Amino acid sequence: IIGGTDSSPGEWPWQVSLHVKLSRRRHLCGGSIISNQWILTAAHCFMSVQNPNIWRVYAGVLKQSEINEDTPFFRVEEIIIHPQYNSAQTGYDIALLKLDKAMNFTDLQLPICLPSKEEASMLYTDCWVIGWGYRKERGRVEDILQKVTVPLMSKEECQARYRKRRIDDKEICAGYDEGGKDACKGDSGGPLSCRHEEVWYLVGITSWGEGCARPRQPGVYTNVAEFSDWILEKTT
Ligand SMILES: COC(=O)Nc1ccc(-c2nc(CNC(=O)CCc3cc(Cl)ccc3N3C=NNN3)[nH]c2Cl)cc1
Repeated sequence: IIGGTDSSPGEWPWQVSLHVKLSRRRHLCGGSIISNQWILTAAHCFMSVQNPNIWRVYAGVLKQSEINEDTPFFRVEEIIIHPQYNSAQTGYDIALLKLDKAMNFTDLQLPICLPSKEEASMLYTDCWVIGWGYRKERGRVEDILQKVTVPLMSKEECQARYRKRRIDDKEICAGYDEGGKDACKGDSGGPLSCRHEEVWYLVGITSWGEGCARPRQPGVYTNVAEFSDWILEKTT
């Protein structure tokens, strides 16, 4: 996260850290709790590692330094990648992780609401992107979960910023024309969370951008409302 600040304990209880355990263990992507057995994240997180057995889901953590070999984690029983995904820049960057056992909800680990299809076009005014990603383009994964507020952008404005790409309704853009605040490497898969009438909704999944927080290069997020049918089909 570029231009953000430290989060507080329990501020974003739906945020999880997805780790891969090979010879060593490391944070690879963010994710969001959407029920006691399902995590929503980005498909591109699994392009190099699709074996469910090496993934670990850490919930209820604020700092990466809280994670060690004694920290409890959930194993992944199943990884469901959207069938039309082939690269982040061409959309459908969405995946579901089924946990090996149901999670107990606590003040530190709770689900976020999914927006309904009808709410796809709704204009949210209080949106935040969070993660343990880099604070600058050539950085490193951060210890304390960072948060930054970003305004949603119309599809037309976003398409004008990315002329070489096709931005469709299944993506949503957020950021500042002057740059300075954005997601960055290590934040992908995490939530773009928007509050509406005291309720938080998972509006986007952090997907891609041209560099981090560059002027007129907004962040591009998977538009979760456009996938509500797919999510319900796969999780019920
Ligand atoms: C010790 O453990 C570690 O070091 N772990 C670790 C884990 C993951 C990664 C890593 N993850 C990615 C996937 N992309 C993203 O996360 C954000 C993409 C993105 C989205 C938006 Cl909305 C806006 C901008 C950008 N954007 C463009 N350019 N850069 N960012 N790339 C790399 Cl590298 C690196 C190190």
